[in-house]
Amino acid sequence: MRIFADENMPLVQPFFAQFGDVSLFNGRTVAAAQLAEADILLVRSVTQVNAELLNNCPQLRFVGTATIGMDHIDQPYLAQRNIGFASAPGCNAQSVVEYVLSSLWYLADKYQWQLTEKTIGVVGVGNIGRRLVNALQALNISVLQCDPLRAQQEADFAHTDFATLCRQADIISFHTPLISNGPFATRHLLNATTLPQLKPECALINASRGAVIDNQALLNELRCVEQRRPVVLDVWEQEPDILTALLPYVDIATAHIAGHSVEGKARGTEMLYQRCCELFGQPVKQQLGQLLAVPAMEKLQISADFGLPDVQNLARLLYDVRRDDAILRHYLQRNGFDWLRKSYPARREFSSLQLCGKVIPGYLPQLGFSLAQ
Ligand SMILES: NC(=O)C1=CN([C@@H]2O[C@H](COP(=O)(O)OP(=O)(O)OC[C@H]3O[C@@H](n4cnc5c(N)ncnc54)[C@H](O)[C@@H]3O)[C@@H](O)[C@H]2O)C=CC1
Ligand SMILES: O=C(O)C(=O)[C@H](O)COP(=O)(O)O
Repeated sequence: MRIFADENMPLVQPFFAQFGDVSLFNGRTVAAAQLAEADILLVRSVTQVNAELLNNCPQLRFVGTATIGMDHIDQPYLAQRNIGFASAPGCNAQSVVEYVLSSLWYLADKYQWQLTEKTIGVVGVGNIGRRLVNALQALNISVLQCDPLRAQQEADFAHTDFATLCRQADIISFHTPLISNGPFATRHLLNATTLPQLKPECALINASRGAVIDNQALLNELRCVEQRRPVVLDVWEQEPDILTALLPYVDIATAHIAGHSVEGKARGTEMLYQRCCELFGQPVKQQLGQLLAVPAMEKLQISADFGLPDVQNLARLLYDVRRDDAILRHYLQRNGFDWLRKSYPARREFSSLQLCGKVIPGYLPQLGFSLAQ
């Protein structure tokens, strides 16, 4: 079989060599002619998978995206051609949560907030939102959850409608898919009409998809008001050609890397591998645990005095979002958005650090840290 994979997908060779020859392509520029011989196509979020891309690959049997988001995939087209499809649900959910936590701690330092006095609105409470809510509750932070689809399906889900959440939240973090039509559309959920409904000082974090916030409307607002709301943007409309005029007005600006932990990206590849083993009746020979590099920091001793205020320092050992903001501001003009993403420095998840100690507070595993065996 011929496997064609995005060059930014880690560990494709060790996982997929058992299926045949692996060829790599640039996910942003790949064209139909390059994929003519593909049996398996593996993409990330930057490749639009549709009739135009696939009209020339008659033997294609499977398309996988090593991402959570699927807005770049024309699924009805794949179904119509009877091409198998899989995404990687939840693969980098923890990575996004760690990004949001780091952003919150940064904003708290900058504006001298007590996060325990703030109410955080989480919009979209699926794999990422659910983990985030759990982490925030572990940190004693009040949460409002907005997810109308879950509200319809789960009688005991504590749902706050979007309009109420906009009025009440001190900080809003978006974790919805990008949906363009229908009753639950999320494209421009925050726009020129809904932005003024927020508290003037309400902080915004978007690590979902850029178009969930109307970027021009946000810029118009940030330009006009004297007391600007704090804003963290990982995702942007029209990536890679983002609205750079926003940069001076946002507190943290990153290049769609919230999900780019080493574990998050590699899990995406592994999930597609497992799916292909199932689909093509092959044994699962490779395990992620054996392929991941050993982390630079493996174990850490926690003393009996460790308390909630120490969590921020512990987390910073592994990730500090200021690094990624600085990289974007320094290199965007010179090297471009996609270069920032391709050359992203390694970031390990909380779980890579095993905590030792006689008593490990329960909120540490709740945040994603692992306990030494
Ligand atoms: N910045 C980054 O690097 C990453 C971004 N993402 C984005 O985050 C999104 C969410 O990821 P997951 O939580 O894993 O997806 P998920 O599918 O597990 O959860 C999404 C939740 O949003 C809810 N939802 C749908 N429409 C909504 C609406 N109008 N209002 C409120 N809630 C709504 C759904 O009911 C669902 O519970 C992905 O679709 C992707 O676009 C995902 C991974 C990395
Ligand atoms: O999983 C998703 O959805 C994401 O947004 C990815 O983390 C984005 O990564 P790329 O596929 O664009 O590298």
